[in-house]
Amino acid sequence: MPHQRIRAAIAVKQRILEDAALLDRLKRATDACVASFRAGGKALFCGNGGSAADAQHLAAELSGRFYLDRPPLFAEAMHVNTSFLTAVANDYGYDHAFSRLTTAMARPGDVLFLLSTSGNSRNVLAAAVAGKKAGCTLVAMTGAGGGELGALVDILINVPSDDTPRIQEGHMLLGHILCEDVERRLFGE
Ligand SMILES: O=C(CO)[C@@H](O)[C@H](O)[C@H](O)[C@H](O)COP(=O)(O)O
Ligand SMILES: [Zn+2]
Repeated sequence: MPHQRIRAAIAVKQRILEDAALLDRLKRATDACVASFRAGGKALFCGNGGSAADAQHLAAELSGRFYLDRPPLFAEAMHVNTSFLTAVANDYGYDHAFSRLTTAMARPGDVLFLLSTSGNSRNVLAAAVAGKKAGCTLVAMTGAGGGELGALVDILINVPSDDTPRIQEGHMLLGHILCEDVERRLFGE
């Protein structure tokens, strides 16, 4: 059992390695972040469950630090204020949890990362619509198919798998690469 899962994880990483178009889209997402931070903008991240954890993990690499000792960048995950989340879910419904904060926070040129393995979570889709209205660059991190999100976004980072945990592991690999590249381009020698 563990061997089978580890082999499946390696196979997903191998497919990522060989997918030049996917890596090119990752580079475009990196470019959008660098441009946004250079212009005083920010990166926002949203997702549910394990993808919420991934969203806050990646936001913290940018706002805290990654490899380099350097100034902080403005990056945040949309679920971390539990008072906001519970109030909006209670008063308006959970589908509005990310879109309402997107409308409050997002400005033209910001980068909005939408993490959803299915690409079909309603609250993430609603955030995409709100982010588009606000003038953000939309980056979706999904599974192979991209779901409904795939058709809504500017840049689709679709990990070549249909298995939720393997997709999330791919998101973290690609997200870490993006954070490292953003940091190096903004603050590296
Ligand atoms: O971490 C996991 C599974 O690995 C779960 O918590 C998973 O994130 C949740 O079921 C999410 O609600 C799935 O949503 P999504 O990826 O389809 O948008
Ligand atoms: Zn999980």
